Amino acid sequence: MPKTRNQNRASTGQRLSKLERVGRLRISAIGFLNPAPLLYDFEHSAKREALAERYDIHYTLPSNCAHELAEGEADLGLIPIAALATIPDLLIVPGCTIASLRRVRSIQIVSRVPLDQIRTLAADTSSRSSVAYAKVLFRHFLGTDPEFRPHAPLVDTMLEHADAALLIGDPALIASESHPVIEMHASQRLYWYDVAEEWTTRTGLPWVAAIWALSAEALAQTNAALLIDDLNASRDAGLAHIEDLVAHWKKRIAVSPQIIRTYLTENIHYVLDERCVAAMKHFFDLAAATGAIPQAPELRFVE
Ligand SMILES: C=C(O[C@@H]1C=C(C(=O)O)C=C[C@H]1O)C(=O)O
Repeated sequence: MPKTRNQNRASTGQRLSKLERVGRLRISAIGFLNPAPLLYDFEHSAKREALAERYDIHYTLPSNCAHELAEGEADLGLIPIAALATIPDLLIVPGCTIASLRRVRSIQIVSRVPLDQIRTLAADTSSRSSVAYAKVLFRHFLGTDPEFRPHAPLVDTMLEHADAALLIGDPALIASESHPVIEMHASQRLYWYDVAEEWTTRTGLPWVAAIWALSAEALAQTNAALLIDDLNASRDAGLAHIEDLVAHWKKRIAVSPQIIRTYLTENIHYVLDERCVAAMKHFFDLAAATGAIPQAPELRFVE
């Protein structure tokens, strides 16, 4: 039986000493549903045991993946692309991404007022990329500048403390299927905006949220070709076994199997192709120009 993520988290929670992990790359991966296909071989396939000899993987929130990579607590991170602007000298592993070509479902601005009237926004503290995309949306495309207030992803309390809430990942996916109950708690009809769709319709470009990245020092301890192959093969295996992932995740997240299936096959795009790289560059230019990130990072890839 493959271990569940929670069991995985518990076992890797007993952190390995430096000596024990020589030769094993410490991976910080996102624990939401959306990266599940990328991580398929690490959790579900016959390759799991072999990969466990090379990688020590654990799951956390996107902001913490970036934090762990920045602090040297992880060697390889599935990190929000916005973190490339603040963590120096990272190399992107080619091939895999968490992106969307139109509607992503799981990045939502839920608002009491129309988008261009938002003055205060409670922003999920687990996000780095979507917070920056939202700032670009307001400052560049709408010409507004709402105050962003960091907040835990609790939509009801977020809407008590601000005009709008920015939710990401599983809480956003669940919220997107629970409009009536959230609107009942808010005592009004709400406005729902899909941040990826707001970006893709305005730019004609993919919306790119996360990539695999590591430092040159970490790369020096590994075999680059094998790393690229392991991550891309895992993505391919995941996309070839979507029904396994639907069966696994339907017990773990309060949305229907059909939504999980559509989310993994239509809403999220997993291939870091040339259009995604062009989209990242455009996002970084706009994000730097609007002060959403300190500066546009140079994009460097593992070769
Ligand atoms: C599609 C998503 O993309 C995520 C959003 C991120 C962010 O806002 O920083 C980072 C990683 C991705 O997992 C999602 O979580 O819903």
